[in-house]
Amino acid sequence: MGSRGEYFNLSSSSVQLHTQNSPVLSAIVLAGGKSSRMGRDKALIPIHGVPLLQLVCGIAQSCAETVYIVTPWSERYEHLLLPDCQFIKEVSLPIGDKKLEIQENTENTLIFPAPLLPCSPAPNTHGPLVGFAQGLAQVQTDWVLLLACDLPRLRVEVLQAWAAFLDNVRDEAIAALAAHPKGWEPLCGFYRRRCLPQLLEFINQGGRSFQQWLKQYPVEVLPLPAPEMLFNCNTPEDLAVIR
Ligand SMILES: Nc1nc2c(ncn2[C@@H]2O[C@H](COP(=O)(O)OP(=O)(O)OP(=O)(O)O)[C@@H](O)[C@H]2O)c(=O)[nH]1
Ligand SMILES: [Mg+2]
Repeated sequence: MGSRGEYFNLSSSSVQLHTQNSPVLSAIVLAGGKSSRMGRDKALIPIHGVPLLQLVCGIAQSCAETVYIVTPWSERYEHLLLPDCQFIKEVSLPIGDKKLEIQENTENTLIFPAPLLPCSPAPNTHGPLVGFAQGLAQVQTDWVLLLACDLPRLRVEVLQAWAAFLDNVRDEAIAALAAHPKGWEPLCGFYRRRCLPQLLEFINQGGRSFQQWLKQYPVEVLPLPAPEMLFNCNTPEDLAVIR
C-alpha cells in the first residue's frame, strides 16, 4: 500500500461520502485482442446471462460519466445493451510504420489524423497499450478509468473508493494503480489524460508493454482490499471457475 493509503476507507457509508467528492471521470473499456487462450471472443461470453463486455461497461458506468469502448470491431458488439457507451473504432497502423500520430484540434481536444490504413485483411491487433492510446486521445476529463473487458469480478465499491481518492494523487504521478509482486495492474486503474504525449512517444519508439512504459514514471499505489476482483478470465478453465 502506498503512503497515501490512509485516505481509503472501504466501508459502504464512507464510499458514499467519497463518491460525492470524486472528480469527473471517463472510462475506457478495451475489447480487442485475440482471445487466443479462450478460443472465442471473451467480450461476448455470457456470465450469468450477461455478456462480459456488457457487464464491465455497466460497472464502468457506475464510476464514470462517459464510457468509451475501444475495439477494432464495434459491429460485433452493437447488439449488446450498452446504452450511452461510445465506441471508438480502433485503427491499424500502416505496414512497416509504427508511428501513431495524434494532432490537437482547435478546441484543444486530441484527435487522430486521417484514417490510417488497415495493415492486413483481418483487423489487426496491436495489444492493449495501442488501444488505450487511441481511447485516451478522445478523453476530455483529467482522469480516465481503464478496464479490460475480461474482468468478471470487478467490485464497484472498490472502484468508486479509488476514484474518490484521485484528487489526492501527487501531481507528478501519471497513473494510480494496484500493484502486484511483478509490477502494476495496468488494466484496472486510473491514468491522467495528460500522459498521452509520453504514451505516444513510447509507442512510436516501438514500445507495446504497459509494464515497461509505467516503469519510466511515478505511479501512485492503490490498495487492493479484494484481490479477487482482478480475476482475469482468459481461458475456458477460468470461465469454469466463474460459472
Ligand atoms: N482495443 C484493444 N483491446 C485489446 C487489444 N489486445 C488486447 N486487448 C484487450 O486487453 C485486455 C487484456 O487482453 P489479454 O487478456 O491480455 O489478451 P487477449 O488478446 O484478449 O487474449 P489472448 O490472445 O488469450 O492473450 C482485454 O480486455 C482485451 O480485449 C487490442 O489490440 N486492442
Ligand atoms: Mg486477460
